[in-house]
Amino acid sequence: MQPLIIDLHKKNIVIAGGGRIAARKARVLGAEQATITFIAPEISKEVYELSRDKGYSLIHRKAEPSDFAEAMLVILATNNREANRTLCQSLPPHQLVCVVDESGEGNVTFPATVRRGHLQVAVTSNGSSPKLTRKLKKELEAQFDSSWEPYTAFLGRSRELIKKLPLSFEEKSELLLELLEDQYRLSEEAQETIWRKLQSFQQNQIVK
Ligand SMILES: C[C@@]1(CC(=O)O)c2cc3[nH]c(cc4nc(cc5[nH]c(cc(n2)[C@H]1CCC(=O)O)[C@@](C)(CC(=O)O)[C@@H]5CCC(=O)O)C(CC(=O)O)=C4CCC(=O)O)c(CCC(=O)O)c3CC(=O)O
Ligand SMILES: NC(=O)C1=CN([C@@H]2O[C@H](COP(=O)(O)OP(=O)(O)OC[C@H]3O[C@@H](n4cnc5c(N)ncnc54)[C@H](O)[C@@H]3O)[C@@H](O)[C@H]2O)C=CC1
Repeated sequence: MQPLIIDLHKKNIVIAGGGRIAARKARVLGAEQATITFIAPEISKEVYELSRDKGYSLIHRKAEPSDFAEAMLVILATNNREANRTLCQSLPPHQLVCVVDESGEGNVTFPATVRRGHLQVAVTSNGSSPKLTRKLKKELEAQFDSSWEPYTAFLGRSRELIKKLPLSFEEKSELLLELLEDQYRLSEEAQETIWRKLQSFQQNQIVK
C-alpha cells in the first residue's frame, strides 16, 4: 500500500451508509471542502446535522451501483456486509473505494492524521490494528505542539524566497538546512533575523 496526498477540493465523494462510521469519515474529509453525498435508508442525527451545517446531500434509500458513477471516492459504510460487498464489486477498478468493514475489497484505507499547518503526519497499520494507529496518533499530537503551525508557514515562505536567490545550489541547500534548527521554530525573533538576511541576499547586498 502506498500513501498518496490527494486534493479532494470540490471532488464528488459518495458515502453509502448514514451511521456512526459514515459520519466519522465525512468529518475527517471536512477540511477538504469536498462535495459529499450520503445514501442510506436511515440517516443518524449526527449525519443529518453535519449535512445541514456543511451543505452535504442526503438520499434516503438503499444505495445502488448507479449512485457512484460521478464519484471520485466511494466510501462503503453500511452495516450490511453483503451490501458493501455487492456494491464494491459493481465499481470499475479505477475508482477509489474504501470498504469500512473489509479493507481488502477496496483500494483505499484512511490513516489517522495529525495536522499542524502545512505539516501532516499520517499513521496506518494497514488494517492490522486501528487501535495501535489511534494510540500512535495521540503520541504524535503531544510531540508536535502548536509551534509547528507558524513554523511550517515560515519554512514555506522562506523556501519560496531561497529558490529565487542568486546563489549556487549548495548555498541554497545550506540555507534550507539551517532553517531546520530548533531556534527558528521556537523563536519569532530568530525567524525575523534570518528572513532579513535572506532578503538582503535577494538585493545582492550580502550581510553575513
Ligand atoms: C482498514 C480500515 C479501513 C478504513 O475504515 O479506512 C479500518 C477498518 C476497521 N476498523 C475497525 C474498528 C476500529 N477502527 C477504529 C478507529 C479508526 N479506524 C481507522 C481506519 C481504518 N479502520 C482503516 C485502517 C487503518 C489502520 O489500520 O491504521 C482510523 C485510523 C481512521 C478513520 O476512521 O478515519 C480510526 C482512528 C482515527 C482517529 O482516532 O483519529 C477503532 C478505534 C476506536 O474507535 O476507538 C476501532 C475499534 C477497535 C478495533 O476493532 O480495533 C474495524 C472493525 C469493525 C467491526 O468490528 O465491526 C475495521 C474493519 C476491519 O477489521 O477490517
Ligand atoms: N472502518 C472503521 O473504522 C470501522 C468500521 N466499522 C464497521 O462499519 C460499519 C458501519 O458501522 P456504523 O456506522 O457504526 O453502523 P450504523 O448502524 O451506525 O449505520 C449503518 C448505516 O448503514 C445504512 N445502510 C444499511 N444498509 C444499507 C444499504 N443497502 N445502502 C445504504 N445504506 C445502508 C443504515 O441505514 C445506516 O445509516 C459496520 O459494518 C462496522 O463493522 C465499525 C467500526 C470502525
